[in-house]
Amino acid sequence: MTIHSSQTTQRLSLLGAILAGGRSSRMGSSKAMLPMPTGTTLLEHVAACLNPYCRSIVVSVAPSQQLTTSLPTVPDTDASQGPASGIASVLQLANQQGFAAAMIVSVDLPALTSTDLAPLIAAWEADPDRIAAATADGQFSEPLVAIYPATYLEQLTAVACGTDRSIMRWLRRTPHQTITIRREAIQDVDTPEQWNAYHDREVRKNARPSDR
Ligand SMILES: Nc1nc2c(ncn2[C@@H]2O[C@H](COP(=O)(O)OP(=O)(O)OP(=O)(O)O)[C@@H](O)[C@H]2O)c(=O)[nH]1
Repeated sequence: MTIHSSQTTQRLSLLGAILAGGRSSRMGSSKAMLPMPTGTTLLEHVAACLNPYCRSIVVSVAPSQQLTTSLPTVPDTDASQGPASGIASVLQLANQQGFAAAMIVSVDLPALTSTDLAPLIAAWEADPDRIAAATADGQFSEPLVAIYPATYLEQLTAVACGTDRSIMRWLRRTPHQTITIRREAIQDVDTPEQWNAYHDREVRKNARPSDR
């Protein structure tokens, strides 16, 4: 018989989900497939950040979206309803497959590392029935870098189907834990200019002094 520590058991019950639906209209191409300076795609980079903490990882996509990935995809039920719709579909899967919670991370975070996610995991392990959401300033919670217990399925489905589908506004009025993590880690890239600026910063950071 295998005996797990309670921490290991909890991690085994966490589903990782990368939000990659939406329109990507400001970027003009799929953000998931953008090439990182390391050679991987942005989607692969975010999956690697989730990997140490999750039993399995899925990608939340628009209903007819085609992505080149070996990860399983979870399509939204309706097109372009926003991230709440993706989170609701992921929580439905979490419930069906017996996961305690889903760690949701949007795909457009090139500076995120798995170390950045550790405090979020620790907060959820300490209080597994509450949502744990990242914040950079202690004031505004980031609903797209957060752990949602599977029991929030009904509430998230109501947001996704309601008149106000803003997950940001819903989280603001919903009791949750806020966990401060590095500002840069949750800095999303939405436009080609932001993406190019990120690349330039990385190239400068990795340049040897003699190259500068
Ligand atoms: N599954 C799912 N994910 C979404 C949806 N809308 C946005 N996302 C994801 O949520 C994150 C933040 O999305 P935004 O940058 O606000 O929107 P976007 O559609 O990607 O881009 P824009 O068209 O430029 O606004 C990204 O990782 C998106 O892939 C949606 O309707 N369904």
